[in-house]
Amino acid sequence: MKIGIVGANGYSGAELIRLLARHPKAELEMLISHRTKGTMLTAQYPHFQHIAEAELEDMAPDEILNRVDVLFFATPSGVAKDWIPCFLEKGLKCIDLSGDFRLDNGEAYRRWYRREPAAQNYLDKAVYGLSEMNAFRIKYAQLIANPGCFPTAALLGVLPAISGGLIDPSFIAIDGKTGVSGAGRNPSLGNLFAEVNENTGAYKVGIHQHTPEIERFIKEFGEQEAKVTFIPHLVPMTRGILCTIYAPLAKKVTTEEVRQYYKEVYKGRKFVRIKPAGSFPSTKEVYASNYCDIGVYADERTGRLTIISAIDNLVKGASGQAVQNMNLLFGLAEHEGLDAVPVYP
Ligand SMILES: NC(=O)C1=CN([C@@H]2O[C@H](COP(=O)(O)OP(=O)(O)OC[C@H]3O[C@@H](n4cnc5c(N)ncnc54)[C@H](OP(=O)(O)O)[C@@H]3O)[C@@H](O)[C@H]2O)C=CC1
Ligand SMILES: CC(=O)N[C@@H](CCC(=O)OP(=O)(O)O)C(=O)O
Repeated sequence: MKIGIVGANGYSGAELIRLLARHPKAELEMLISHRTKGTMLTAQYPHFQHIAEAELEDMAPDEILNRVDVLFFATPSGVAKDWIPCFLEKGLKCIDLSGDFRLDNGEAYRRWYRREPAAQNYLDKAVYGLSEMNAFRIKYAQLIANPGCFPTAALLGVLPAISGGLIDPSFIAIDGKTGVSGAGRNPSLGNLFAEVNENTGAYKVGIHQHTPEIERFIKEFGEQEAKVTFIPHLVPMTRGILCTIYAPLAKKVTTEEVRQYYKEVYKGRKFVRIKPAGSFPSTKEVYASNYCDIGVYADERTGRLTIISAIDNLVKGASGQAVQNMNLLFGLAEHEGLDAVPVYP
């Protein structure tokens, strides 16, 4: 398969290159960047020396169409929605890592992303790429809306509890923590070492764009209306997302019963690992890998369930899941190119 990447010089673009450079069926055909066009990828990312020595290019849509079988958009929200319609009309398969096609309601996109949405017919065409929950539809998609990093961790964590009727969905609180690479490679004041190091704080309280995405897919996959309190925090690490999710138990269950139920839901799903009882994930356990690790605790004293999920934001939270979706889309084994063992320490 010939691969094109728009936004190849950003963090998630580079992570796509890292994974696809070792994918047995993928060939990196076209790496697109505007600001750094004409430079070598290794000038931006020296770790690719002798691995991916391509030049970064800037291309007109017509030239892209004839050269690739699938096009990834690793661009900020607001870009893919303008590019993708012309590729869809010509039959090209596209995987968008941004938020442009994750909400089916243009009004919600306008409110949370503060931009004009894509036309409704394109929003309707997009299939949400939460691989473990939507594999059947992903296989037949033309446009995949790859999930956001927090929604991936939050939904994989909370959906079994909802579909199993274990929790009351009217009060779900999600405390998210992320590493700084989640903000991308574009420099900004808030992401300077001196600002982030030895510091932790909440941001976008009440206005984070992943809130409606989490609520939408609780409804679609869990068949329950939910208004979630989602509060993200920036912590001084490079990679990783940890979501701690709290909800009232809807029935009397033990931690072991919840664990067994989660294991049943994710049976055969290689990238979701349920922790042993009394053990909870940390971001290092999944570092640079496509795993999502989940630990659960049913607190009989308070009548609440706590679910803790960990992913690497750039892999399962972005480029790894995008490759997993590409595998599904092209009828390949889901784990092709994604077998890397987490890096520890
Ligand atoms: N970082 C993460 O952990 C995650 C990121 N994502 C999503 O992935 C996408 C990329 O994020 P990330 O890699 O972090 O971002 P970066 O800022 O690191 O990279 C963004 C890329 O987009 C390109 N770009 C910027 N503006 C435009 C434009 N107007 N037209 C075309 N290309 C443009 C940039 O290159 P150039 O300007 O040279 O063209 C750059 O290559 C975002 O939508 C983000 O939300 C999703 C989940 C997790
Ligand atoms: C640390 C940090 O700033 N993280 C970003 C991650 C967002 C992201 O990548 O998501 P979209 O694809 O929805 O834009 C944030 O919380 O907004």
